[in-house]
Amino acid sequence: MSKESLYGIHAVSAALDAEELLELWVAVERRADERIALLVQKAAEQCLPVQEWRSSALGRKLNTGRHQGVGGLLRDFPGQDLETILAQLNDRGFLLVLDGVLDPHNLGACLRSAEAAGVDAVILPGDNACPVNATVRKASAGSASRVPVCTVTNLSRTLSSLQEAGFWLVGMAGEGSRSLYALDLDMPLVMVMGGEEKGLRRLTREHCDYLAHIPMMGAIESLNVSVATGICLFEAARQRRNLSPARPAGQEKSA
Ligand SMILES: C[S@@+](CC[C@H](N)C(=O)[O-])C[C@H]1O[C@@H](n2cnc3c(N)ncnc32)[C@H](O)[C@@H]1O
Repeated sequence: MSKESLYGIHAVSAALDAEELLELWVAVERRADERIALLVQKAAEQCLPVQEWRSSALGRKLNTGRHQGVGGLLRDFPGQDLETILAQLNDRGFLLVLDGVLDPHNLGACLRSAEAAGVDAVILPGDNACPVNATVRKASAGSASRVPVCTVTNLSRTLSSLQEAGFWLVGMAGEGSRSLYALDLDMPLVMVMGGEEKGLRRLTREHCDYLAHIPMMGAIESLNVSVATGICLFEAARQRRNLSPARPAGQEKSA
């Protein structure tokens, strides 16, 4: 398997922090940029080779002009193992399943929201889904290196094991019978989102304990998956008090 590259200041910085890099690549024109100098310093601390390229050559190497003057070569990973992830969770685990998200920008945005909402791990199916590639890493602003991501070969079997392990599965679909806001999400939770085109696949949907919708106005049938994921994860985070529930002084409601 050929090694993968990544690019973008946040993505490279997060990969360095996670010790995921083998080499750092820098555009000479951007060498004086303080943020890039910091990445070079971090690479030196890890004794990584630092290669300098002209910005245009770096663009050709990375196949994108959106590299922000920095890129790198990733180590090969065995991938995160679900058993290991589950063994590290407390009794209120919070997982996100993305059932067939195809667009790398959507996947990156979902990972970014997952980190910010305190999700313990994200589970992706190995087939019919975008892998965590360089575009995803850039779009996730580094979250792809901080949130455990586990790719499974048989999502249906994984969902069964999660149910056996005590998780409740909440599948999100526009036609779900319950409102997201009427569900108790303060429990061992797997939030299950569908892909852009097909939504939740039949077997995935059948595994869910609840099917819920985000109430919407207007004539739109569905939200973009990354927007829907953000709404669902932050409603769960609010109920689970992952986020401070305190109201700023002066905003208390009178009875
Ligand atoms: C773009 S939508 C998929 C639309 C797809 N054509 C379908 O038939 O479901 C992507 C995913 O975002 C979530 N989603 C979007 N809008 C939603 C809503 N109003 N309520 C619940 N989930 C929603 C669902 O998980 C959905 O599968």
